[in-house]
Amino acid sequence: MTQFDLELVKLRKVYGGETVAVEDFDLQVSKGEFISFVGPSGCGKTTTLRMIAGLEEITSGDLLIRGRNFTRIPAEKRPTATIFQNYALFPHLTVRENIEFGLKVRGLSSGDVKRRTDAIIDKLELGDVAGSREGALSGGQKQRVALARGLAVEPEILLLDEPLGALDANLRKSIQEELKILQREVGITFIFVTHAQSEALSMGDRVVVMNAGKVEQISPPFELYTRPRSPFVARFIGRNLLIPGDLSQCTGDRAVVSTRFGSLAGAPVFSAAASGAKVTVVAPSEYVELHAPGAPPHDAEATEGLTGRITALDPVGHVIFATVQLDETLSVRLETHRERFEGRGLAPGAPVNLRWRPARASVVLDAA
Ligand SMILES: Nc1ncnc2c1ncn2[C@@H]1O[C@H](COP(=O)(O)OP(=O)(O)OP(=O)(O)O)[C@@H](O)[C@H]1O
Repeated sequence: MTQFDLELVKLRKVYGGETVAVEDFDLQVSKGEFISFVGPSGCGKTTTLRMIAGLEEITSGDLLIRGRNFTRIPAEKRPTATIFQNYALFPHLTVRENIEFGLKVRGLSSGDVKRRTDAIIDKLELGDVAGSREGALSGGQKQRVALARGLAVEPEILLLDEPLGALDANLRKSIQEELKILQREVGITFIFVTHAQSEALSMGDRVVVMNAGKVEQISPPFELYTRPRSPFVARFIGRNLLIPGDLSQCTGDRAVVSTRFGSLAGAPVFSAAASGAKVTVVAPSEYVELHAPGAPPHDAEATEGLTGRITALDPVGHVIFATVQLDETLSVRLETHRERFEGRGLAPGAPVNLRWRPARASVVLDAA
C-alpha cells in the first residue's frame, strides 16, 4: 500500500500537437496535505489540475491516486471533486439541490443523499440559505456552497482552481482561514491553484512553483521564502536582493561568488555547480540590514554585503521600502521594518551599506 494519496510521474500535456503546457511534472502528495500551485499566468497550473481531475487528457506520464493508476480513467470514475473560480453552481437549483445533485449523479440512495447534504449544510453553516438560489447569495456564500458541493461527495482529493479569485480582499482573507481550518478538520488532500503568492504561502503545507510548464521548486512555504532554488523563484516569491556573479570557489556547500561589486563569500549552494558557473546570490530582504557606512551593523555576524546610495524611501505602515542604487545599472528595492531603520541617519541621497549573515543568503544556479 502506497503512503501517497496522489503521485504525478513525468506528467506532460501538449495541446494541439504543439503547445507544451506542462512538462516533466513529478509530485508525491501525502494524505491530508494541502498543496498550493502558484506561478504566472499561462504556466500550466490549471492544465495540471484539470489532468488530475480527468477533465483534460494526459499526453504522457502517469497519475496515481492511492497507488492506483488513473491516467486513462474518466473524470466521473475518479475519487476527486473540483471547485472552480466561478463556482459553476446551477442557477435554477436551490443551495440544497445543488449539493444533492452530485450525490444523486453518483447513485447514492435518497437516505444517504439527505444525510450527507444535511451534514455538510450544517458544517458549512448554510442552513439559512439552503432554500435560496444562486442569484440571492453573496460571493462568500456562493463560495461556501461550491465547497459544500465538493466535500459532500467525500472525495479523496479536492481540487480547487482559484476558488477565492472572485472575492474581495477582506472576505478572501477570512475565507482563506476558514478553508485551512476546514481542510484540517476533514483531513482530505487539497490541491489549490492560485495566482497569488501570499495565498499560496499562507495556505499550503507545500507550495509548487511553476514557470513555463515546468516545476521550479516544491517546498514548504518558509523554505521557499528563505531558500529559493532558482533566480525565477527568488524573483517570484518574497522580496529578495539578487546579485549576479560567477561561482569562483565552493568549499563544502559554501560558495565564493565573484560579482561586479567584489567577492561575496559564505552563502550555501544547493545544486551541483562547477567553478565559473553563472549564479545569483540571493539575500532575502528581511535579512538585509541597512546602515550608514562607518556605523557597525546591529548584527555583528552580518559580515557580507554591498554599498550603494539610497534613491527613495517609501514608508508603508510598519515597513519601509528602500530603493538603493548599487551601480549605474542595478537598483534594488528592499523591505525593512521601520524600527530597524529609523535613527540610522539614512535618507534619500545618502550612502548606505547593505549587510547580511552569509549563511542567510543562497547561491542559485542561473538557467542554462
Ligand atoms: N484548451 C487549450 N488549448 C490550447 N492551449 C491551451 C488550452 N488551455 C491552456 N492552453 C495553453 O496552455 C498553457 C498553460 O495554460 P494554463 O491555463 O494551464 O495556465 P495557468 O497557469 O493556469 O494560467 P492562468 O493562471 O492564467 O489560469 C498556456 O500557454 C495556455 O495558453
